[in-house]
Amino acid sequence: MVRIKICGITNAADARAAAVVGADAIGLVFYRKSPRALDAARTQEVLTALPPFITRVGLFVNADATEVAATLQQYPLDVLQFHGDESPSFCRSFDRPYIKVVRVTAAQDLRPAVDAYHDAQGLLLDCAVPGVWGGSGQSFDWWRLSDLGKPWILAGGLNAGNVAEAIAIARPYAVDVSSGVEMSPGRKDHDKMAQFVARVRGA
Ligand SMILES: O=C(O)c1ccccc1NCC(=O)[C@H](O)[C@H](O)COP(=O)(O)O
Repeated sequence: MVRIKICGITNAADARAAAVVGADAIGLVFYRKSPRALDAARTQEVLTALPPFITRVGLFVNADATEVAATLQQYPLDVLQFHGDESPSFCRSFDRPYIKVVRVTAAQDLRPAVDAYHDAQGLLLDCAVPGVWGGSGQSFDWWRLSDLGKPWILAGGLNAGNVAEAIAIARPYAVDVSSGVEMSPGRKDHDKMAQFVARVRGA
């Protein structure tokens, strides 16, 4: 079964809806320049709205260590997701499962990233868009990539219309979606989320 993460959840209604439609994980963006960035009140709102057994993933882009540590002290995050130029030693320094994002455009050798981030819980492949760290809504050219020796997550420009094809081609462990299930940046469309999950489950 392909797991599903819905990223960029910013409010209680969207958090509840993500759980109802069957998301396995949600992403909380702690990157201040994002339109999906959370302040303390919103973070609390989202976390409080979630039922048990939904993985809570915190996203960072080149944050400093004190900021990541302070966020971890404040909120019960299950997994960290690093979207920037964070080194392996930085990623592993928080003693928390982490996912490292690798930005790609087309088929490339991912072995160096797998080796460097060998203790990552997984790698997330997202589309490399100049000047954008994530949530771009852009896809890369998928290729067959089932065996990386560790779980990997397909992201970038996915939506209900293309996710089944993406899974058939790339064979990921999980898929990650944000803008493809939104009505506007930071506001999820609950019907689009339900359609997305249905297409993944049917793939
Ligand atoms: O959502 C953002 O604005 C964002 C900003 C900076 C780093 C990451 C960000 N989001 C990450 C994601 O939403 C997903 O992990 C991934 O990039 C897929 O996004 P999309 O192409 O919109 O489905």
